[in-house]
Amino acid sequence: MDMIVTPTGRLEGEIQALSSKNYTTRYLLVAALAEGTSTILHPAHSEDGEAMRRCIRDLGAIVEEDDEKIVITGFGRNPHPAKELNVGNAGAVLRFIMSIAALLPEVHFVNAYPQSLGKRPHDDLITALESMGVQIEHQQGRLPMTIRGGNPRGGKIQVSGNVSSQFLSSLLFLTPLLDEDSEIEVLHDLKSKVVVGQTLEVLAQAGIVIEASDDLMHYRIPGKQRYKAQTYSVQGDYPGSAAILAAASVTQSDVIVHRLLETSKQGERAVVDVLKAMEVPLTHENGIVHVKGNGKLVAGEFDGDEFTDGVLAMVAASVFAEGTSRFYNVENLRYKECDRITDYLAELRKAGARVEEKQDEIIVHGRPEGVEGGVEIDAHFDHRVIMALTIVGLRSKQPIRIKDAHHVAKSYPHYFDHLKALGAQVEWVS
Ligand SMILES: O=C(O)C1=C[C@@H](OP(=O)(O)O)[C@@H](O)[C@H](O)C1
Ligand SMILES: C=C(OP(=O)(O)O)C(=O)O
Repeated sequence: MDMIVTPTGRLEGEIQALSSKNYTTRYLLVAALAEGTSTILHPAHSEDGEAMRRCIRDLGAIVEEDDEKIVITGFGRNPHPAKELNVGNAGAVLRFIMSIAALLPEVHFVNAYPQSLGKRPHDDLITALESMGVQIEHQQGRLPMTIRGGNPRGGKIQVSGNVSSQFLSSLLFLTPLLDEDSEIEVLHDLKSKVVVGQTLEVLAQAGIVIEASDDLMHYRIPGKQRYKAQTYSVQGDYPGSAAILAAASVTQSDVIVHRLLETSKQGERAVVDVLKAMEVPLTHENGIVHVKGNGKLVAGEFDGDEFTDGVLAMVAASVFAEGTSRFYNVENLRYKECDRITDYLAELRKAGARVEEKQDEIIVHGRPEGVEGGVEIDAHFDHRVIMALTIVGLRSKQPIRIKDAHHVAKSYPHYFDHLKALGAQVEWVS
């Protein structure tokens, strides 16, 4: 399905933020790793959430759900010997479940999205798991993959944090279950460091004890721990909401988004400060972000690693800013659903934006007068590219057509419904 985005001058109304993708995947996993029955309130309903549900079910968790909650009876340290798992296009789900698969004699991961997840590298996690005695058959660090484990060793483990924080998070979920105590040392830099804070928060909620250094580069994890069954409540999602807030910022608007906690550990909470720095009129109080956009933005310079899944939306907003914006420290955007620097900028350019790239940087020469539009966009299987190009389309001179925009459902199936409710002219066509 394609989406036609027609320029829209004004957005107005209130929406409830979608539920957090990253908390949903984590709560589902820790609930599965507990032996009792856990409840997750307000889980995210998206393809990635569904991928994690499918995997934990295949691994033996009992999953029951209604509109508001999921009730999960976990398998603890003893996953059912699933032969084959399908993680869809979900990087976090694949990486987290790779470590759990290491508890089993043989699990095969299929390559369901060769053009997207199938291109992403997992070498750093593969190396770490191999050092723990796990055998992995893979295609140059990529899917499809077969993991042969059983009883992984703890002890001293090293993992690189250069490409993705998900490798470290994955090991943090596994190591408490091992017989031995473990020590994890993160090599090189740790990208998307803030997301690891969410992992530690969820592990603590599940009753797991981990000692982490202040810089999040060293961990001591006692072995033989057991995950506790709990009730969890999923907070609103900043990365998805970042796109709504950016849309409200580039138009004349009066838009309210509920369920965005000021105290959230989601790094993408920073998008509120980014938009403020761009002089977008907004307030953030009591979990409510209120944007009264006047369409005027001022360029800025930002460390994008602090809000990794919000960068594309902020770049889209900066396309209409006065001056030149710079998003630095973003190299690992190249290893996501597509190359979110080269592929994304190619689509922005098609729409008329003036953008440049460096290996780890996106530079945007703003065009407050608007861009031409009138083009067809290749979404590269990337939900965040779809959301970001929609923002651009709202302020283009001519409509844009986003090919295969249904991939937005990876994280935010109701994105276009929400925009429509706010008055955006968006229309599905096949
Ligand atoms: O741990 C997680 O749930 C995630 C970590 C981030 O990935 P990287 O660590 O690869 O940057 C983020 O982009 C992704 O959407 C979810
Ligand atoms: C990169 C993302 O997800 P994942 O790595 O879990 O596929 C994302 O949601 O933008």
